[in-house]
Amino acid sequence: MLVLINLKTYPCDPIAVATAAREVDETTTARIAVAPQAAHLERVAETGVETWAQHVDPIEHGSNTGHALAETVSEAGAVGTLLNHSERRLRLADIDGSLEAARRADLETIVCANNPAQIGAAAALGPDAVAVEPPKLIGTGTPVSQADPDVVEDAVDAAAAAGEDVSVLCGAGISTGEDVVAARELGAEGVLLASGVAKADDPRAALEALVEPL
Ligand SMILES: O=C[C@H](O)COP(=O)(O)O
Repeated sequence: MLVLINLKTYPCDPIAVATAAREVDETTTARIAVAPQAAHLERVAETGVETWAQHVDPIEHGSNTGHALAETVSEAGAVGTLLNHSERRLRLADIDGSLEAARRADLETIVCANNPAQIGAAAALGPDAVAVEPPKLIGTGTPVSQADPDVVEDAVDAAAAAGEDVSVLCGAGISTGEDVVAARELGAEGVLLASGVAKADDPRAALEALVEPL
């Protein structure tokens, strides 16, 4: 199971979380990765943890002030990028363009989507993975795997129907090992989570508990 911790812009210490994630990763069969803010990518990658960007733009080198260039993200140490997160929505053409930019820079890709129908459309664009996240459950601590298990199963079916080899993750409200196991039982190959670790009093303990039952 991929356990991807999105630090969003939470006021946590990204290096402390990344260091804990790298150390916990060595104790588990799960694959733990961290997605910090762009300005923290390099320092997070230096901890040795698998590092992801939260976003890249559909651009090349050139006159693109304020954008995130996939090559620069890669040079900073990221091995993958989220795209179209619920808090960083893109138009369809921009998702496609950002996927192209990420491929050009050899970044792995996860396209987020709100529901199974969007998952089908996102999977058809050929990312490495898609992540289904009902926006209303994000940050609530109520796991999608419990509140809306059909969404996860339907997303797995929608991705398979797209005919591409695309893994499915689920996210929103995931904060315990039980939630991760439930996600796996619904067909997800990973989880995308944030507040359960980034806002925890002890992020290392939260991570250990997340992967303990795997
Ligand atoms: O990227 C992570 C998701 O938006 C889930 O956030 P959450 O774990 O705080 O619900």
